[in-house]
Amino acid sequence: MEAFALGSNLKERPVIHVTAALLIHNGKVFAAKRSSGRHLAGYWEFPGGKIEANETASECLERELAEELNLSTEIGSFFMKTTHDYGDKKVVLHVYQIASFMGELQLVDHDEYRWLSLTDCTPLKWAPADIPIVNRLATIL
Ligand SMILES: Nc1nc2c([nH]c(=O)n2[C@@H]2O[C@H](COP(=O)(O)OP(=O)(O)OP(=O)(O)O)[C@@H](O)[C@H]2O)c(=O)[nH]1
Repeated sequence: MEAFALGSNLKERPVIHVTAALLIHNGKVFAAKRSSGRHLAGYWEFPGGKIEANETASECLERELAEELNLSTEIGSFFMKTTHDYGDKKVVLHVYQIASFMGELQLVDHDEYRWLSLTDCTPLKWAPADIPIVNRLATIL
């Protein structure tokens, strides 16, 4: 038992750097529900994705929002960084506000999306890494 505990403490877990976007329109923030078959299926999150090699966080977000939502965006200011240990991997979320966006929104990777007021955020089942972000939304909504 002790040996197992020691072994699992020593196990290396990948650290994944991921971007997440705060798209705000008319005082509401955009969130989407992760589709089935993916990590955290059914949980709500902010759109974004893994930062690829030789890509900045802003470049990643611009690419992901075009791929996932069909939107052209201008990335705004850095909002916060959060880290969550999911057990099999650690996710570091780099969160940015979106300065402007255009295009006809289309869902590619998600099951559902909503524009949320602060009170709409409370009952949703958020990806655990996103909870500190939701808790700080009052500073910008
Ligand atoms: N995009 C995004 N990912 C998040 C958030 N919160 C959070 O824990 N994650 C986790 O970050 C990881 C990477 O996200 P992702 O799956 O969207 O990235 P991706 O599209 O580049 O990769 P994929 O093609 O392998 O799915 C997943 O394990 C996801 O569950 C969030 O707010 N937005």
